[in-house]
Amino acid sequence: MSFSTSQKQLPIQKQLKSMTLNAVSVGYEGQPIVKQASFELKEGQIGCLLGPSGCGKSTLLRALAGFETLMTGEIRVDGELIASEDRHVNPEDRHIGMVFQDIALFPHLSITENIAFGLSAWPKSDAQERVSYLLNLVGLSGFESRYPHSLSGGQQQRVALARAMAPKPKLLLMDEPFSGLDAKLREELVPDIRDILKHEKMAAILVTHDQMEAFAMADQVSVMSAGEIHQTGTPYNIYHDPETRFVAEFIGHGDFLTATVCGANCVHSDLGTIRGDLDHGFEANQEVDLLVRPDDILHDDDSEFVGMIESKFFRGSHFLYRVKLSSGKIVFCFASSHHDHAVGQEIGLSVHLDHLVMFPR
Ligand SMILES: Nc1ncnc2c1ncn2[C@@H]1O[C@H](COP(=O)(O)OP(=O)(O)OP(=O)(O)O)[C@@H](O)[C@H]1O
Repeated sequence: MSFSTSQKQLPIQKQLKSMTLNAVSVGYEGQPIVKQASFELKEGQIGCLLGPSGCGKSTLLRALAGFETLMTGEIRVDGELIASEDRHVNPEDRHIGMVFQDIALFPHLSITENIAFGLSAWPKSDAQERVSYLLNLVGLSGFESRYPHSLSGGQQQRVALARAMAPKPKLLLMDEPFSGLDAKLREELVPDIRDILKHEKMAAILVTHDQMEAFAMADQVSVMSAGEIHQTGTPYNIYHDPETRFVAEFIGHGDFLTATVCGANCVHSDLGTIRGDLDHGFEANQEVDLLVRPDDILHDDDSEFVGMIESKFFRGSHFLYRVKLSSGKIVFCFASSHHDHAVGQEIGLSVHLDHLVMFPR
């Protein structure tokens, strides 16, 4: 998406410089749901809370918005304490915008009126200018006097985004905003919305259980399980350098090979001796589980290590083979779709890893 719009900067809110969560616990009826959550979001960054259903993502987002009080810990925005056990700044005073899954546009208001909803305190001409700027930004110029029911789901979500961004909040919170949309629309809308937020230099936090959405949208992802943040990092880091077993298994497809440490950067495994490029810090002869992803295991006719294809999945440009090793371990392996092997056939396998991700057994 390209942006040709310009708008004078209205001095409503200063942009967020940083938001820090320090050991935040939140719960209901005295029971903690989110436990000891910590991370920092910097100016213009898009963060993401990623985790399975029920892990506490929305609860944490609601605490950021001010709809839940903290049991322990603190939240600071630009150094100012906005939430702790003893302090609770009300939602309307946090200058935070929200976009939800169920869109929730006002059906009886036009698109212009929807977007202008939070601008009642603005001078009329500034509000008009802001609305037309945002309509242009979200690609909906010409829709000013239409009503929500006459827009597609994707268009409605763009209006919801424009409405939330209109008062220039310091931070935009988005709770599963794309989950009601079909896959194709989501694929188009996610990068567009990222571009719009970046163009506005607006910090945001997305809640999702969909890692592809998280990767496409976020600069920084916090992976949650059972109320705890296991790791916060770039999408690249959490995929390639998971710090816990949960992150290794939840992000991408991960299998574990049984292995024995044989040196500072090497292990013996069912698929031979594997060397990494960093010292892994494990003791010699220690038994470990070595993370291997389907793209780490290559179909290799010259390899002495073989596995039997148990099932296969055609993915267009490649096959994903589910392969049983002689030890009985199951691993997944990508191969070009020109390598079309039958279920039951044995194929040679070799492992190619840059660095070894291991967990003690
Ligand atoms: N108002 C509430 N009162 C009591 N328990 C609640 C309340 N809201 C949520 N919970 C519980 O807190 C836990 C976490 O819910 P939450 O909605 O934060 O998870 P989530 O990760 O956002 O899940 P999902 O992806 O399914 O929306 C769940 O067990 C839920 O039942």
